[in-house]
Amino acid sequence: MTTVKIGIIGGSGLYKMDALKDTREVVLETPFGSPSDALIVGTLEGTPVAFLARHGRNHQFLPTELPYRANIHAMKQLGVEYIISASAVGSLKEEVKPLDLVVPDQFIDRTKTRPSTFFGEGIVAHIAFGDPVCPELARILGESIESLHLPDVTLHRGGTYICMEGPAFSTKAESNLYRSWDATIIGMTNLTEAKLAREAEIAYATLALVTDYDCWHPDHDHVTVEMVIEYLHRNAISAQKVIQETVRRLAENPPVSIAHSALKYAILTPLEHAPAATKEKLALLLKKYL
Ligand SMILES: CSC[C@H]1O[C@H](OP(=O)(O)O)[C@H](O)[C@@H]1O
Ligand SMILES: Nc1ncnc2[nH]cnc12
Repeated sequence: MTTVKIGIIGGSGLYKMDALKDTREVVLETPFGSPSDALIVGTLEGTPVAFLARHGRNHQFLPTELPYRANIHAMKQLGVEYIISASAVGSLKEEVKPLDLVVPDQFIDRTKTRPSTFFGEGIVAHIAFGDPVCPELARILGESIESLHLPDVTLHRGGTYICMEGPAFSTKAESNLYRSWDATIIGMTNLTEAKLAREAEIAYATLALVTDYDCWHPDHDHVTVEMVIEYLHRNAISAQKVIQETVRRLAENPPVSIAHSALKYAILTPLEHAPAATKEKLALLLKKYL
């Protein structure tokens, strides 16, 4: 199988990447089930990348139903070491406006009912997650955005992404609670992916595309799906340019990430005493440590 070091996960409204060349569909199975869709493997300015539509190309999966583990495992199978996630988010701050871009550096977990670890079944691991986003990848993403001088695009480097369960959007009381926590943006998917990517020793960073003011802003309509998709379409071209530039810089100078050795001090169970079936299930993640 071709080794691909850079993965791109496209969220709501970003179901394909037009700039990808020489594409082929790769259908993968994992010990955690099937990914959301086939991965599209191709090249961006000569660099091999894998693209996955997070919700499937026809947007069939709720945030709760997404096969997050299979998606990250499939990326790992291809050899991916860096994941750039492009996602729609609501803004929780006046100064973060629809069409702005945010590269968050923190998450708050408000999810309730989704598996968010590869471990268990006899193998216990606790990854460090104080810095949930790879600082190096986030830096490259931020520098790429700045270098493009995109007209009418304001970048916010850093900020906290609230990851809620959904699928219903927040109540005003919730939205105001998150504002009182000084959170910056809200979405339903990226924290779960970031945790699993860290367990899989893949660097992860988010390109958050602001589509709405959620429901707290007195002068703006409450978020709707129509609003999210309309705003995404309006900055889809910028998003693709940013991803392309980030891939170019990453390929030129791939950084060492804290994520790449995340399991070194995380596994508690002596692997020689671990159940053989679990070791087999986790072989791709554990092979460096067996
Ligand atoms: C279509 S509105 C809600 C939906 O949009 C965001 O998706 P993604 O993170 O995949 O871009 C949000 O997290 C919800 O899943
Ligand atoms: N306001 C919002 N809440 C949760 N997810 C979103 N995705 C885009 N806008 C959102």
